[in-house]
Amino acid sequence: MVNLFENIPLLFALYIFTKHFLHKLRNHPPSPILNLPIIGHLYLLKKPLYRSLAKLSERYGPVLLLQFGSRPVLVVSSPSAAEECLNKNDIIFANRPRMMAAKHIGNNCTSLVWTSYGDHWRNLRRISSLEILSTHRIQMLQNIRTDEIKGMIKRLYRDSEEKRVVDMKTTFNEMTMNVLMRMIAGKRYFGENVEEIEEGKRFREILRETLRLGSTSMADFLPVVRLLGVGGVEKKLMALQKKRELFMQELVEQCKKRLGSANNGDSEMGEKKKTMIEVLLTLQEKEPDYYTDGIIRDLMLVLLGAGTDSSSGTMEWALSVLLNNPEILKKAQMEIDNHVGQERLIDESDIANLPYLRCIINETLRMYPPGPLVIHESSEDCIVGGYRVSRGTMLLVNFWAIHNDPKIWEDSRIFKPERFQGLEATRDGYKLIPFGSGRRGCPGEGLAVRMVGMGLGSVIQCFDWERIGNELVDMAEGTGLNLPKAQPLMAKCTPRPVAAKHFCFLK
Ligand code: HEM
Repeated sequence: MVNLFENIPLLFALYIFTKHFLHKLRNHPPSPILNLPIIGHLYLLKKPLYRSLAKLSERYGPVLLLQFGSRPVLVVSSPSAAEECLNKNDIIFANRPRMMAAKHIGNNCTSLVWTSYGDHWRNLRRISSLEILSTHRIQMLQNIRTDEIKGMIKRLYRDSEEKRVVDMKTTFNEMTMNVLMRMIAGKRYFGENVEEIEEGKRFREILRETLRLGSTSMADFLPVVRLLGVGGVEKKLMALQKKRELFMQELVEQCKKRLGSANNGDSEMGEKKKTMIEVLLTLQEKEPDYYTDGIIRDLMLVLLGAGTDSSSGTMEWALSVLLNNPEILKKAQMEIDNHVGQERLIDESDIANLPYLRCIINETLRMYPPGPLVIHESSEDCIVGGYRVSRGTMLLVNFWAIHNDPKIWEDSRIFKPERFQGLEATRDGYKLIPFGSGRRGCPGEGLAVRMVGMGLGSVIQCFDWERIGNELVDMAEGTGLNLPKAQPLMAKCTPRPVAAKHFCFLK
């Protein structure tokens, strides 16, 4: 009689080989042969995911098919394959997968970031691109950015006078949160003259939790983990969403009140001064069925989630790398001194005349993209890299791998802003795509470029910078959605003449 247990290894090998053979027969992209039942290729993954996937792509090629538990996942890590997905097959890959975070904090997959391609997404993109993130609207709110950056320089000036070590992670982060919050709801939570300190703490906590829980989890790939509620992620997401909605609804109500009294002539509120919520509330008056409080809440939460740490993290990485490369910092200071001088503070219109500063920002986004992996899903069968990809396949475009590939970039792990000098179209050929591309590309790019350019340009213009010891700044990456630094940047700064001229009255 055949002993089934004795034959288990043989049956298992047969299962694996048949699966692999069928895979090849169907012309699916290359895949590691050991695709285990239930977990698929999850056993191959380590943190951070973009590095782990880059290693697998080195071995199996830039178009790779993996199985994350129950989900097929296409991993793409070359400029040409990224172009095929985000340009040629842009519409096919414009969907997002239904993940647990998308269900709970993406309001049942209806928020701008998480909703799939279709009329609803198109409407949300139209509203964000035309009404709140258009060049015109961003320009109108320029004074907010100038004001908050001045506030940041003023605080740094005071710290430098008292020879304090400064925490630049928190400094950049609070400045960015103030900018976005003022643009969204007319509020600021950090720095001087802040009244609503408790509200600010609540807000910071909500953003922190959103970044912590807002990515994928094992329960997205292993239905059994979700069923058993292992880790309690789903419950945490539900609790977080309640807090997020309550917080944002309070802001919407406050804006309604302000708008109401402005309409009654109690205060002046020209079109110029309207916050993003107020713009949307004005549209609500005309089309209440579409511009519901829910839509306004979700849109604002998406902008805060997508816009804060990505922008402030870029400034923190850039300044960290400059502290480790003082000659590059000096060159950037000289450029600013030549074009702007030490009499007045830099402003947004100067950025266009500071090509070296822009090279530094591009090089930072190349080495440390705040969105190292972008996630989409296919809505139809299609061909990528000559291979067949089935409908419903999750797509991960590994921006980090493309940006750090030594075959594409000479000395890829060396910070060399000069590589972008004289290049007009740095995004050419999908070699550098920190903001994504195609329909789902970042709608906040214009705002981010202004905030990062001004934030970084101002600290370079106003201070000389030093590390806190002889050791280089630790450039290790932490874990998280936005490629954070493992250790916050701590530094010392000394005012340059322009800072002394504008802020010495503080003494
Ligand atoms: C340095 C700063 C930033 C970087 C590098 C960045 C990068 C990205 C990337 C890579 C994506 C995903 C693209 C894709 O899925 O293919 C994205 C999406 C998005 N970003 Fe940004 N972003 C930044 C700042 C901002 C800002 C300031 C805002 C708005 C305040 C913003 C709003 C969004 C939104 C709403 C989406 C989702 C778009 C959609 O799904 O249709 N981002 N961003």
